[in-house]
Amino acid sequence: MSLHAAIHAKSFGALPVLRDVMFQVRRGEVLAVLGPSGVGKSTLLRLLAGLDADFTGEIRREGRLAMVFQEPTLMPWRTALDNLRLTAGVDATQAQAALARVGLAGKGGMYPGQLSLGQQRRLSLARAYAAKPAILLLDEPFVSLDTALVTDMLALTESVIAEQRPATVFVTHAQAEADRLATRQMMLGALA
Ligand SMILES: Nc1ncnc2c1ncn2[C@@H]1O[C@H](COP(=O)(O)OP(=O)(O)OP(=O)(O)O)[C@@H](O)[C@H]1O
Repeated sequence: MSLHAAIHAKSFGALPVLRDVMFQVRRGEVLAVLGPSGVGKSTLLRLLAGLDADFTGEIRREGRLAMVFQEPTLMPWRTALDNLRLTAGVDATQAQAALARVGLAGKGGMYPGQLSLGQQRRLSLARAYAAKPAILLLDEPFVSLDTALVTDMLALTESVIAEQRPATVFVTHAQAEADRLATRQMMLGALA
């Protein structure tokens, strides 16, 4: 078992966001989380990642965790290569290979501010995949990529999951992406 969540309640002040959300994700499984905007999908991922401990319930994680946020969270003062090397714990050769895999060969010396948003997103994906996590959390990682790139990044994600077999939780608005990647799907609904 890599990820076990039993969230009884999560609120922001008077606003209840999550209630009785329970699941387990084993290595090699992909749980897609769908639901309308504002329903609590990103909040759920932040709880799973341990970034927010203010809830009732229990989350158990086993092994190294990597998360790809909706907005790329890169170190702006470090090159693309260093962003990869430092956070994924890989050497320069492995970092170059990881960049090439997301179509960023030759961009290793550039700073995040010199990359397009789509390139920053691909760098974030490369960083998570190079870390070979036991738990992979993806928060709408393909938003704002063009259709051809979404197809490429979905294929890459599929092969990374097949190779590394992380326990994956994948938040998306796109049913087609969920159908392609997920072994199970969960729809979050608004609380009454
Ligand atoms: N730090 C915060 N403080 C107060 N309220 C918050 C905070 N973070 C999120 N919320 C509220 O919690 C609810 C769920 O937000 P969340 O970002 O998890 O939704 P989401 O399902 O990921 O939405 P989207 O699909 O648009 O990204 C929203 O009503 C949001 O306003």
